Amino acid sequence: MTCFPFLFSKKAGSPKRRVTDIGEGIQNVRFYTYKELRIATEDFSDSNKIGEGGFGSVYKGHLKDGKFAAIKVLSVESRQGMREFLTEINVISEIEHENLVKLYGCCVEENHRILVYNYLENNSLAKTLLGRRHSKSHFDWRARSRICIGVACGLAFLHEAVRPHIIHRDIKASNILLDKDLTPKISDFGLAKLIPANMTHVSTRVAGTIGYLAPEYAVGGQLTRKADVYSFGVLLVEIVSGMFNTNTRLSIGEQYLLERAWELYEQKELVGLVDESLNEEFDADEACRFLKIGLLCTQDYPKLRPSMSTVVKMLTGQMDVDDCKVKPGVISDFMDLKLLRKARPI
Ligand SMILES: Nc1ncnc2c1ncn2[C@@H]1O[C@H](COP(=O)(O)OP(=O)(O)OP(=O)(O)O)[C@@H](O)[C@H]1O
Repeated sequence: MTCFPFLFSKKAGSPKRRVTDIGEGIQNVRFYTYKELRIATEDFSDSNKIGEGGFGSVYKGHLKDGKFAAIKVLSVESRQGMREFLTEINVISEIEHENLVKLYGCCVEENHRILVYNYLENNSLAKTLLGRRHSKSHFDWRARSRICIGVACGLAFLHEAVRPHIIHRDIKASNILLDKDLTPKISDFGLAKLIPANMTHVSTRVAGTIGYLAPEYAVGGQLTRKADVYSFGVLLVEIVSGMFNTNTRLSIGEQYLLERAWELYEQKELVGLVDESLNEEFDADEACRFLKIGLLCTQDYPKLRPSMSTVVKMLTGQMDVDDCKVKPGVISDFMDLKLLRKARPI
């Protein structure tokens, strides 16, 4: 299996308009007018609003070429200068991969900073597989295994094929969107770089995101690709177990999924963590291998975590999975620390 089917294809023949007064070097971006997007979203009507994230609101829109789009209106705090914004957009627009959400283009009129993405029909993993109100019936073991491998491929591509490489910084279930065939697409990659450096995006997030953060990144601000590997490990355990990484409704010892996974691993009972809703219809060896890879990815010391291309090989059975030597980052202690940090503005 190869994760790198196409590199930076220039989209020959795709309609693009240059905004002439913005400067040189912005060739890859399709620009939309504000009016065009207003029409596509029926004046950004509530009925077309499909989500609200840390960066702003998202609307479903019907573009005049007939395509549906997810139109993300960046909030005032997350706007940066036009030049820097376009430089980053130019980079993101060039990146294409089956497991990454496609950026169609943007709108930069006056104060507006709007991103236009390919619309994905099946929402996010957070709302479907892990959301309490949805049925999990579509997510049989085969679908889950494809999703895990797809996300790993998308991330390996960002880390290893894109130059300079991109660290996502916010891999989590709500950033994994699903198309009509349940093919996973990573969203929001490159977005961290669109946000002014003084806006501490992560610190403004709800506690739910915190469980995905690698300890060295959350506590020391040390950001490497291995921080994404940690978050991917958490996501992997969530997909196999069908549970969010933190559940404060459970008793203290059971609140943190990774701690539970580690305990079961030590007792050689990892299979007990596999989602009960699969009704025992799953490949137990594969499911346990995936959980073990999740534990490897979340080891405390970043150097012990595998690279994403190694993760792909382990998931697909091309490479054996080493035993985990150390426990994953101590999630509960670290959560307390992070919550303290949130209480004092940083
Ligand atoms: N390309 C898309 N296709 C379909 N729905 C989308 C798309 N992009 C976003 N959405 C919907 O909009 C919601 C909000 O997305 P957004 O990425 O802004 O925030 P989030 O990931 O939920 O939170 P955060 O900003 O904290 O990462 C998503 O959960 C999803 O339901």
